[in-house]
Amino acid sequence: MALNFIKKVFSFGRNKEEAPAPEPAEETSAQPAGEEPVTDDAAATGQAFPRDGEMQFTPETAAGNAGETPAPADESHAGEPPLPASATDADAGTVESSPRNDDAAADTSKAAEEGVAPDALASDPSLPAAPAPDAGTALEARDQEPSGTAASESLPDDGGAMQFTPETAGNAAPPTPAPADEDHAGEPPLPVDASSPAATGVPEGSGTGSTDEVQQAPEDLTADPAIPPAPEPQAEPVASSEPSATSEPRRLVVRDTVSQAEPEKAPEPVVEDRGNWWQRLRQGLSRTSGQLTGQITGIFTKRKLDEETLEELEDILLQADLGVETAMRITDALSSTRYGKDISPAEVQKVMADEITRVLGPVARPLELDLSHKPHVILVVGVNGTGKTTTIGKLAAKLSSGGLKVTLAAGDTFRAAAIEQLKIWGERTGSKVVSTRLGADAAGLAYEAFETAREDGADVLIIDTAGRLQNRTELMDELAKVVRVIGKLDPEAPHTVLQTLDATTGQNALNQVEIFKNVAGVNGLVMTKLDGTARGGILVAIAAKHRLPVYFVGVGEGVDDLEPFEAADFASAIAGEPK
Ligand SMILES: Nc1nc2c(ncn2[C@@H]2O[C@H](COP(=O)(O)OP(=O)(O)OP(=O)(O)O)[C@@H](O)[C@H]2O)c(=O)[nH]1
Repeated sequence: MALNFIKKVFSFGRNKEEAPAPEPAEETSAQPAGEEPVTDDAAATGQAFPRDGEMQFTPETAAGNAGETPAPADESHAGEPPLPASATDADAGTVESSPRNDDAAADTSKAAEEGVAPDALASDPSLPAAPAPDAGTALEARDQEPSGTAASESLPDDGGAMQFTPETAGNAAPPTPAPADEDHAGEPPLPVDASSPAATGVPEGSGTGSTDEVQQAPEDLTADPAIPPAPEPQAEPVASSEPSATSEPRRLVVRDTVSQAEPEKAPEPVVEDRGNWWQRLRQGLSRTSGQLTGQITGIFTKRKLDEETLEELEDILLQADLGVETAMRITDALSSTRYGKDISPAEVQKVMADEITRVLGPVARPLELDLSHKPHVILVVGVNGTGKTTTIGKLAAKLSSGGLKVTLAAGDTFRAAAIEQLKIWGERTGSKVVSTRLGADAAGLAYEAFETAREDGADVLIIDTAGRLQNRTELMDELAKVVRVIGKLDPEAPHTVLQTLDATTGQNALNQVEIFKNVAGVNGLVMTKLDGTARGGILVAIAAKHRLPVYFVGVGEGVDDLEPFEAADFASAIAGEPK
């Protein structure tokens, strides 16, 4: 307080707005080249993170730090772990030059998330000849579909730098129809929906009733004597060929030529199809909850609550990784009120959810950043493939969209792909990325990144680290060194040490937390991959044993798939309770 202590509490809501993204950087740059401080845009969302100054994502290279060079494997990306959302594809080609496992390499299915912008279209020679109207008064067919939605989530197929900002997306995407109010003189034939008159072989000038705009067209036509009379069959197909108008705003203007049909519409972004975060959490935990529910039903159907049923229940709770302490809490709670009585499976589930909520409630806390430290340093640690880099990207998006200036440190110097992955996240979130060459000392990189972040006036520095098994002593020693070295610049740093836990892991996660906590001073957890075939119960055991705050859960690979941890939601999902 006396030291003008400013403490910001980040209680991230479920803001599903896409994080802003800068122009893609040149691959040769060690840091994102986005010169546009996209976070400015994001800051306009009103997030309450006042900053000392407007965030400027300068193109100044992180290589200002001695020794920084682009990772050797810049050019190739094979084996790169899939990046969240559209980032996946941009990175899909990264070569894994490290001997370390790259667990997730293959998920290229996220191509479905790519926006597909219409290709440049040429005239379709198969279409009927145009009736040669007066060119100056010709009707114009123009797709009014705003490119923002699809394009902003698009990535180039060529694996180049990602393009996320609306403006960038607009540039990067294949030609997108121009706004209707532009001057169309000399404009190439415009795309027409596959179901449009052109596609159905309807002669031009028949654009009656396609859309609001199209509906205006006939008036113009009739008013213009230069337009030849439309052939009779025109109107009918046009009206019937406009299903797309119901799904998206579209302005059709028919010109003197008819362009060929528009390519197939872009698939819905995958994120839309996966349901909201709660549905994904439930789905992810369905294996655990399904097993529990089935077994509880088996035990308690037509049976009283007695010693035998309690023991059976305790067993299945342990099998679900909930831990001895929580299992006993649940059985105690049941026996104290219902012993000797009939009890329904639903009642058991309710008690179970309540008790799990009691265990998790105290650890479900928002991440707090102490901005009296500039930067507040977040070190992210964990076993290989638990989602460190992805979580960093998601977190950076949250912070930068809240108006904070974020610097990322590519401290996983073992994997070229990890460095590239972080750079992409940096580009995407408008965060400077400090990196070094492959195989360089991670502690040195962390130190340099700290200095750079300080010089830049960054609010938050997030340091990625290489994944390591907790039983690899030499690797854990290296991590301890990273912590020590950071502490030389600020004895209180790292201020937050986040450990990522893969929700598909069982009992081993308990040991992971134990060791990482001892070695690196973990003081907060993020459980990732709760959207997959998660187990999840182990988090309850970890909460009961370690009582470390759980800040977020990862429910997907996308930038928005990091949700504040909610004890009751999680407990309900595990217990299989309806929400
Ligand atoms: N489904 C799902 N996948 C996730 C989630 N978080 C991360 N992943 C994926 O898990 C894989 C590994 O993620 P990374 O972020 O590379 O993990 P890491 O801990 O940095 O990996 P190492 O550097 O090898 O230790 C990638 O394919 C991610 O896309 C999540 O919440 N849900």
